[in-house]
Amino acid sequence: MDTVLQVHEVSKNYGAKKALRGVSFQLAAGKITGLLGSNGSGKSTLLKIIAGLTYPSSGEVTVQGTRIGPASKALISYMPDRPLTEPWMNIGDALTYYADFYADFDREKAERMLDFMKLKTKDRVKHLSKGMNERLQLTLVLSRRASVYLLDEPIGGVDPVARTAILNALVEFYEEDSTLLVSTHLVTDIERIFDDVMFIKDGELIMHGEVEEIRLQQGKSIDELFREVYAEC
Ligand SMILES: Nc1ncnc2c1ncn2[C@@H]1O[C@H](COP(=O)(O)OP(=O)(O)OP(=O)(O)O)[C@@H](O)[C@H]1O
Repeated sequence: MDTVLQVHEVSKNYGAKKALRGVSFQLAAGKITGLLGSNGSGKSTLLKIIAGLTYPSSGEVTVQGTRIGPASKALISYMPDRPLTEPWMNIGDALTYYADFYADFDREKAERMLDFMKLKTKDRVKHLSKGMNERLQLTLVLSRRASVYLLDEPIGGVDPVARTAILNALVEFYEEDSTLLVSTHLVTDIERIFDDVMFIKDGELIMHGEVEEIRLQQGKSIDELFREVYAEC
């Protein structure tokens, strides 16, 4: 397995709060991995550390052997749980803004994605529904040529129809030679797109494996397992 992303003994404290405790894992190219956990389990903190937006209190993260820092920014495309766009923009402006910011932005791919998701460049960002807005954010993030894509709750707060559209787009436009890490606590609909899953609970990684293997070993779906593990959360 050629490791693309390596997270080694990463901990993060916010004052007395231990948001992450000694998290270690490796991800290879060609897989979609689900980072699953209930609210407050540490998912966003972990993604922010990998994206270089916050420092770990201890431990180390590397992407293709490069430590997280200015040089790793070109290797990682990150979709935060808040929009990357401004309300005054139309979708065309959002694409231009992103293309100006990132030299690796593939406008042609972005336009194909917009088409697939029935978005028009003239549509105004402030008039988009939550589901449409998530589709736009996904378009921006997946249209960069990166090694690692990090998506923080890409289907948070959207209805089931929009969820399906977003997940279909993810599967359709995911580049096979990259690594995709998707955080969520909404396991029901999204389980089908994952090759691997990680369970994070109270800042600790408590399980990491192939979906098929976990299903066989545990004799239940990832969704059922998730409900069991987080029952008391
Ligand atoms: N900037 C911060 N200052 C203090 N505490 C924080 C900060 N960011 C996160 N935390 C705390 O760290 C813990 C992990 O938060 P995090 O946002 O990483 O969890 P999460 O799994 O992404 O949750 P959610 O699904 O609700 O977004 C929580 O207890 C949260 O309150």
